[in-house]
Amino acid sequence: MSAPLLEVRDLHVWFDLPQGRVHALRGLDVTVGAGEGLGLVGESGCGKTTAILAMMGLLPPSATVAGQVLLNGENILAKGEASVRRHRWTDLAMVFQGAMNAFSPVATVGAQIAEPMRLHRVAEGKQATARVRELLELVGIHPDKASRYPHEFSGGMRQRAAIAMALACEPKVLLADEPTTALDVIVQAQVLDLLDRLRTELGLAVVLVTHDLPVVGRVCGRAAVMYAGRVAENADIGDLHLRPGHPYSRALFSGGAIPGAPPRLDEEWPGCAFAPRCEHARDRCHTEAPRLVPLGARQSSACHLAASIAGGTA
Ligand SMILES: Nc1ncnc2c1ncn2[C@@H]1O[C@H](COP(=O)(O)OP(=O)(O)OP(=O)(O)O)[C@@H](O)[C@H]1O
Repeated sequence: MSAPLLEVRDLHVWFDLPQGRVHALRGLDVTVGAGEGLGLVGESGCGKTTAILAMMGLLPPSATVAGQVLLNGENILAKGEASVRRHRWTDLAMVFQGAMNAFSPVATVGAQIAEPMRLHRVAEGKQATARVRELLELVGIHPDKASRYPHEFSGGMRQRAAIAMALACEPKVLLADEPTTALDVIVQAQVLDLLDRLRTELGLAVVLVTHDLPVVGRVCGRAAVMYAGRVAENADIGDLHLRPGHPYSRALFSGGAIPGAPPRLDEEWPGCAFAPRCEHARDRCHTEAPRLVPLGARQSSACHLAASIAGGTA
């Protein structure tokens, strides 16, 4: 397995709202190597978007962040969110939810892709123009289209252009938040194939946020299954299907409906966040929070009963 390019350790995020404090991320641990794809999956509200916005240092001022985001071993959160700025777009880049609608209608696509290069002093003038052409080609758009305006592009092309823009400053890590929702199935597959190709060709570490499980497998070898602001299980996609080590992943990957709802994140609880919805829960599960522990070389689970769940005896 490649060395972890990006390692997130015990990441917490709180949002302070007039009605109280929401503890949205509660000790997130994930690792991604160069050329690897990691899916962040889980039900709506489990903290997927919050996690990648925290890694980018793009959370609103109402957020408080604690924990470590290590890039090649350096904690880019060491001096708070502001210290992430130096790495944003140049080392870590992001494709936002609905990125294809984020282009300004009044500037050409090429000019907009060149903008981050100018801002980060990566390239300007002729060099930037040449780089824009390269980037468009990389994402499967004819380079002459650089002089076109966003409305002249289809949704799929705009999404490719948004990916090109994220890659403008040659980041090592690409964080993509639901990059294919709102696209039709065929275009969706093309965009996922593009991400997969970029991961291998450029050796990019790709973190893909989605609630759509088939989407994950097209780009990612592994997934972190999130529940209530933490990782419930971290494993290869194949294992999540065949021998999941957490009852929540088992339910999610078997496609069945999960009765009940996730806990409110403005409350704290002593035990496992999933226990109230878990058919296997014992007394201990309601009183003692399980830690994420290895279940095998490439699998870890935060469940007191992980071994018997994975072994199919629970
Ligand atoms: N800016 C914010 N202010 C207050 N609370 C927030 C903010 N952003 C997120 N939250 C809360 O943090 C929790 C996690 O939200 P987040 O959007 O990260 O989840 P998600 O897993 O990405 O969900 P979805 O799939 O719906 O995007 C939710 O309870 C949400 O209400």
